[in-house]
Amino acid sequence: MIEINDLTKTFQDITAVNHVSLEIPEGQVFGLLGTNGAGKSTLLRMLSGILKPDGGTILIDAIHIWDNPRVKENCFYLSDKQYFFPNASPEAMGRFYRGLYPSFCFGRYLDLLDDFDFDRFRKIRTFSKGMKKQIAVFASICAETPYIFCDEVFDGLDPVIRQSVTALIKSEMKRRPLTPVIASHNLKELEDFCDQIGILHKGGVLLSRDIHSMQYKTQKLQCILKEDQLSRLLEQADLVSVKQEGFLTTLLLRGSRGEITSFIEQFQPERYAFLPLTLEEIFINETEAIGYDIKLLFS
Ligand SMILES: Nc1ncnc2c1ncn2[C@@H]1O[C@H](COP(=O)(O)OP(=O)(O)OP(=O)(O)O)[C@@H](O)[C@H]1O
Repeated sequence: MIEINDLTKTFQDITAVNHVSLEIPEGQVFGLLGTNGAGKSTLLRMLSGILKPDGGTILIDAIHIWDNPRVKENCFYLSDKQYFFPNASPEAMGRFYRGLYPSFCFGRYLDLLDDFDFDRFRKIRTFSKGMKKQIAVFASICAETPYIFCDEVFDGLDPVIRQSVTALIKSEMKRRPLTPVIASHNLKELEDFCDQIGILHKGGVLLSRDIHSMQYKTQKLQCILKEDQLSRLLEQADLVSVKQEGFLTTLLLRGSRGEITSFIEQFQPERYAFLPLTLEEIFINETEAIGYDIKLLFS
């Protein structure tokens, strides 16, 4: 588990991270969402022990990260700009990582390179941005660290590779204790992947929530209703939004699945069905309550 308490970091007159407190439970994917300049990279670099905080504390599994090489060995920092030696091949970088991380699984790393059709002896500098990112992801998985801190890991990956990478991380989480923290400025990039989301804004935490429990609070429903029934429903509903397309009405309503089922059935719809929520829909209520429009922040 990661416990961040009152963490602050300034660069001259810029406060990049401003009294941030967060708890990141283990074994879950934590999405760190924030607009450009929100402080995500600075926070991840402090979590990895690369940057020293000006104030506050970070405990990883109850041990202070700063100045503690043993804890740092448990964390892999996947930077948004990966560093590779100038003429290194994926194979040579693998040997380097093996020296750095005591549990690095070199055989598995080579297998992943083969599975994803990489020439392990080609110079990495000749690879595309997305290909370089994939090599870094393979290394992070094979380092066998219980924590991976990823900065904009999906940026530059095409949809198919993105899916393979998320599947790889998820299957790794089933195999061993692993907590990935994924920073992104794009709400859609974190969709279907994170269990928890923390929203950073101007260096501070706007909110941090468990997505699965949030999903119980808002429901998306599509239904066919007679006109008079629909207007009665709209008068009585605890409504977030409504959209009408032909005879089909799509509603975003506050309440549990059970509450909304009893509510809608009063109006005897011809048909109705619950639809999956997007992250934007899950957070729309919460961000509104604290005076922010999530659509403006992250669309
Ligand atoms: N080394 C540095 N020196 C001076 N200012 C810095 C430094 N690193 C970060 N900052 C500033 O701190 C603030 C937060 O930057 P940070 O890179 O953490 O944001 P971010 O959320 O990762 O942004 P992005 O999504 O654009 O990568 C920004 O205003 C940035 O200019």
